[in-house]
Amino acid sequence: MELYPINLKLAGRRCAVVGGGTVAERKVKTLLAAGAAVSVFSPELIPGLHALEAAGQLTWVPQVYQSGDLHNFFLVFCATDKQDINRQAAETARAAGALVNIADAPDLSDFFVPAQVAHGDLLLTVSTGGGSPALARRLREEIAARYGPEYGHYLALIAKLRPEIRSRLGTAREREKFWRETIDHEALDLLKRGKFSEAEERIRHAACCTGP
Ligand SMILES: C[C@@]1(CC(=O)O)c2cc3[nH]c(cc4nc(cc5[nH]c(cc(n2)[C@H]1CCC(=O)O)[C@@](C)(CC(=O)O)[C@@H]5CCC(=O)O)C(CC(=O)O)=C4CCC(=O)O)c(CCC(=O)O)c3CC(=O)O
Ligand SMILES: NC(=O)C1=CN([C@@H]2O[C@H](COP(=O)(O)OP(=O)(O)OC[C@H]3O[C@@H](n4cnc5c(N)ncnc54)[C@H](O)[C@@H]3O)[C@@H](O)[C@H]2O)C=CC1
Repeated sequence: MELYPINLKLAGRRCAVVGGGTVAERKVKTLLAAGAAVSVFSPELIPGLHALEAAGQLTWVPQVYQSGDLHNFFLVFCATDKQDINRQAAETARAAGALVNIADAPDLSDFFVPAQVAHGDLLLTVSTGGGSPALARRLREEIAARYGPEYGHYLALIAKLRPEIRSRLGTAREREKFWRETIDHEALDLLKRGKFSEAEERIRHAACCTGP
């Protein structure tokens, strides 16, 4: 299946999840992590979702989904255990302009949620195009074991130093060469051992040696 990968900015955007079970909870958690304003339509919530509601992190509409409910949402996830309800909710939401994800109908969905490993702004995702979520999960576990939190720290450090390097090295070609040579394992090893300032120093040092 051909898919176009994008990373959406969801901060403050209204997103809805229909259903309050295990699948709904997984979707809600990644939506909240992205800062979305989440509404959950379901007569019942599993304990994890109840806890989020009690903490004021989501809006719960405690009733079975009704066709008028799904206006003004950017993304809508149809995740009840009832095939016909999921389809009906998806139709209503799409007619109102939302992109829809239907938990039990990949063919009818506008998008899929990938498996993900996030460390700060570093986001590594896996898609199997709906072919095998279990494989996506397995690969996510392997990626998480290979790329630990030190990569998130490394990214934060590089992003912080980038404007400085940009002003120090005059041309795009010099900067490209610099970053290709500088992104190596020594700074990462330092970060893995918690030596943040040494890692930063290493990158700064590389910059003064390369400069014109
Ligand atoms: C199409 C898609 C739509 C969507 O939900 O966006 C979809 C659909 C379906 N999933 C099903 C089952 C399972 N889903 C998982 C897990 C995840 N599913 C996720 C995404 C997606 N699932 C989208 C495609 C993504 C892609 O392929 O790239 C992940 C990656 C992200 C997330 O949900 O947050 C998350 C991994 C999180 C992680 O651990 O990293 C597990 C594994 C487990 O739970 O251990 C199982 C059981 C094992 C198995 O079946 O493989 C079923 C059958 C239900 C049935 O049999 O009745 C359907 C419907 C169908 O296939 O028809
Ligand atoms: N896309 C994915 O990642 C996966 C999808 N699935 C599919 O997702 C579906 C849901 O799975 P689970 O969350 O495990 O089920 P679940 O049984 O834990 O949750 C179903 C939820 O839907 C709610 N619900 C039922 N009728 C409703 C209505 N008319 N309006 C609003 N809410 C209603 C129930 O109260 C319950 O909270 C299943 O049909 C399964 O085939 C299953 C595993 C993974």
